[in-house]
Amino acid sequence: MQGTPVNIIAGSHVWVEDPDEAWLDGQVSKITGNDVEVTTTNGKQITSKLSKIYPKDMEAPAGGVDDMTKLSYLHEPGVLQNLKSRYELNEIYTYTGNILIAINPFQRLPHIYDAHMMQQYKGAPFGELSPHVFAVADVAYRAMINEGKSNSILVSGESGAGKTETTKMLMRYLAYLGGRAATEGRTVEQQVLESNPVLEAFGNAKTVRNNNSSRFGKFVEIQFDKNGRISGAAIRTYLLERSRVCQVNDPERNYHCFYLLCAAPQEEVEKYKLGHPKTFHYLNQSKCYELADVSDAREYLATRRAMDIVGISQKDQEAIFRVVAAILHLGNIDFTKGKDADSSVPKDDKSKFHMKMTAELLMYD
Ligand SMILES: Nc1ncnc2c1ncn2[C@@H]1O[C@H](COP(=O)(O)OP(=O)(O)OP(=O)(O)O)[C@@H](O)[C@H]1O
Repeated sequence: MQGTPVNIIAGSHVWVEDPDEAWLDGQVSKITGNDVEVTTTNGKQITSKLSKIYPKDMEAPAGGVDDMTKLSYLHEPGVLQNLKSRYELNEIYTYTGNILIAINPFQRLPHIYDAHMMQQYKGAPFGELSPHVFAVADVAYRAMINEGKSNSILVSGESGAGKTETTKMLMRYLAYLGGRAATEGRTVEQQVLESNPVLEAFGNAKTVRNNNSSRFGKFVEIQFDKNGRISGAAIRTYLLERSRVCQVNDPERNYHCFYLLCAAPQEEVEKYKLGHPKTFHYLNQSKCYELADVSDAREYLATRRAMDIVGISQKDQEAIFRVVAAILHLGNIDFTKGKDADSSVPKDDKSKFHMKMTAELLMYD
């Protein structure tokens, strides 16, 4: 993004770079050759190169504009200032043409995602209502119906930016548009939505940046019939971070599923001979066992319910959690040198117990 230095003279209102705040606004007090002295609004004196100074739009509305293309100056400080002004008013969405920019609110904003909102955005021309993730989904859906062609929505951003949450909102809205009137039993759209808790239990973990970080990529395909009703779905996943299973850095966590199973109802915990996460090597490399405002016990039950809805049989669920428990036991087996050359044996009774448990759970001799 290039500035427009030609316009800058003494007295101009400008943006100048600041190591702490990124950009500060102020007024040019003096220009000497290529050097510009700026007095910032918060009282700092900053000297900068003319090429690094950007003009400030003094007529920009205080609450920002809902589409970046309406800005007089489309440079970095202008864009950031616009997003900031809107964010301060809890307006987390802004358009840049037909691209939607979302700023993570780090708080639940249920009123912007409720049924009433979905109804408002249904069929509304793009750009007529405030920028919203529903509007993007709506355009994609309408274009698919009208042109009879598949459509994709790409969600990108750095870790913790809000991709997972945004994707869930997109899926919820598409399920709303393509849903059938609730009849008995599970509907396809319910199954589509409940795939999220299942994927998150096995593929998400707490990282330094995000308590629910997806450690894999995913391509979610929702299929619609000729009438625009959801007829099926497929989810392809990519590149799970497998190393996390046996190596976790403090203060991160391993995959949620391990903690969920340790917090399962007592009879399950006994069946799998589990205990507190701190008793397992794969979990106690980090001292973080719990997540703020999350109950692993409740999440376990929610995951089992979601697995039911998605259509994973009791037998398969049982097998899946047997593997999860076996991995925890496997991580607790230590070896020591055996009698024969190059041989190893379990180190002690504790290791023997975990080896026996692993074998039992995996149904090995
Ligand atoms: N629209 C939103 N409303 C409320 N909270 C949000 C929203 N978007 C993000 N968050 C919060 O930010 C957290 C991180 O967001 P999310 O997991 O979607 O990021 P991500 O981009 O998928 O990160 P990663 O790449 O690590 O998976 C969420 O767990 C949630 O607490």
